Amino acid sequence: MVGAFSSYSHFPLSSSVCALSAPRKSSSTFFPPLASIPNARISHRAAGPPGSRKKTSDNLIAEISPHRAASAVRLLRIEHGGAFADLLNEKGRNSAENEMGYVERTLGFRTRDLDDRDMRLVTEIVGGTVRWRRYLDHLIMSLCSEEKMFRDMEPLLLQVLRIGFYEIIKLGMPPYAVVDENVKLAKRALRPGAGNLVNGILRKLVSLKETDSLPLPKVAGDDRAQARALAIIHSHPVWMVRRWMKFWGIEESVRLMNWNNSDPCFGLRVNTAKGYTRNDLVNRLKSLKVPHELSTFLEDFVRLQTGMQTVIQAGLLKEGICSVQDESAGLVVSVVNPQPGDTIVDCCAAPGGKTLFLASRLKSQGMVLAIDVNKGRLRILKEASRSHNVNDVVTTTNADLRLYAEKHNLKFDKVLLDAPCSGLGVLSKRADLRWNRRLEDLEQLMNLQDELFNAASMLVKPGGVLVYSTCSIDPAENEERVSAFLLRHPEFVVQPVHGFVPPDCITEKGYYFSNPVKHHIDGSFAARLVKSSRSTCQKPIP
Ligand SMILES: C[S@@+](CC[C@H](N)C(=O)[O-])C[C@H]1O[C@@H](n2cnc3c(N)ncnc32)[C@H](O)[C@@H]1O
Repeated sequence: MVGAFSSYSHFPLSSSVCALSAPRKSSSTFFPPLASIPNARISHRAAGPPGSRKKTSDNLIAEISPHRAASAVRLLRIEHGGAFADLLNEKGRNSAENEMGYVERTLGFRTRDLDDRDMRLVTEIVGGTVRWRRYLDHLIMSLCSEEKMFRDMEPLLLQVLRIGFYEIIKLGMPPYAVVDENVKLAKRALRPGAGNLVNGILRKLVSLKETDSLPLPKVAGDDRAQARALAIIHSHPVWMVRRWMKFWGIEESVRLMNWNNSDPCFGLRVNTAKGYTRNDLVNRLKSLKVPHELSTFLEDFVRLQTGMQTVIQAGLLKEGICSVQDESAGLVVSVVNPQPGDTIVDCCAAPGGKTLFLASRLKSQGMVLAIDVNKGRLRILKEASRSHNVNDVVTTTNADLRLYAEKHNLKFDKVLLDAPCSGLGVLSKRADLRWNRRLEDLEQLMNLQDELFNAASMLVKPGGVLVYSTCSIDPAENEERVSAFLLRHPEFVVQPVHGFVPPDCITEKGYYFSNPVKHHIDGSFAARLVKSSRSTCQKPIP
């Protein structure tokens, strides 16, 4: 079945996407230089930005399946250009033309135009192939005559094989049609010999699948060997699997990986600041025949398993009726518990999912200062606060929080630090993220989190509240950061979050934690700390 693969990043103002470094350029404006793709063996004939060339019949190859050509090109862009896996629909009605522009520019020919079904297939195949990359590559490598052949494979050829493997194994498409179509693509986009190779390897795969004898590793041996096998079977980096096995054991880790590999659920938050109610949203969803459930955690939210594209195409986001926001992010706002009249600073605010929700709760009384170091993302936040009718209470400041807190002697009732993090709680929505994170990143992030935590604490008034949150499930970014902070800042104590979030999401230490496996929402964490009312301490104890 064609599922709803996507990720946060293509929906406006979705909940936290955590960034370690500067955000990557969007693929609408960015294409990796062809020369930067090693041995890509792709044509340089069709230069110019996508869509800039006129359609011509002389470069139209109608017999190549358009969704496979578009998927192969997009996969190349993701792997070699860092483009997100999910930008297909960002240009709305023009996106099919946009995709074909990339195909033409990369492969030197067009195929017939992509229709809606093709576009859904591209989304499914690209998302699935990225997610299952490690598993697919293991199978492809096992079916190559030698490992070197796999290691030296041209990037485009590898993508064509991955697509074929994914279609046969995970989508259960008719195998011989898949073989024929991918052979045609490899022949035309590369050369006849590449088509023969695709033919040979895919046919081997089909016969192994038919006899139920895919060459997959057994989960056996010591922890390291078991982690390696699980990492292939469930397609995750080994370091993540080892870490999760250490924290939660094998069974829970497997459940988590299954969640990460499943089609993501999406949350929609109704925009009460524009006067809409959840009933209004539900009625619109009913009229669009989009299946939905009411959130059991938050009264402004509904949950969708499918139908997100329909919601976008019907203009519900553009009209400002609702925003895409996961309930896990909404629950962080519940931990802050904004009240009319509060002064709040949202320290790492962009693109603003939480700022907007915080602001809507103020009911035009009080203020939210939204700080972020990223100017572009902050601009999005500013525009959204206007379109969401909360600009009367939202002010934005482009600054590094650490410098801002040193320089300004401002104090707020409530301070939210939604810290940059690994994003390990949102892997079901961000298919590519697992491959972009390294264990070393955690170390770097932890240092940044500590520095930002210190800075945020300086903005809390005596007796005020500091909420530290992440969209990570890793204890090193969550509980451990809070414990380290409390050692440096004895003027803060933990206020358990009872009464702010459902009891089911409260840890023994009184923190909020959503577990994707248990709560079926993204993983996230928040600690609510209160500053002593007699506190004058500004600087952390070294
Ligand atoms: C997890 S995201 C925030 C998501 C946001 N709270 C939301 O709900 O949409 C982390 C943000 O921290 C920002 N950031 C990273 N380092 C920063 C710094 N030193 N000062 C201020 N913001 C920073 C990043 O630009 C990024 O937008």
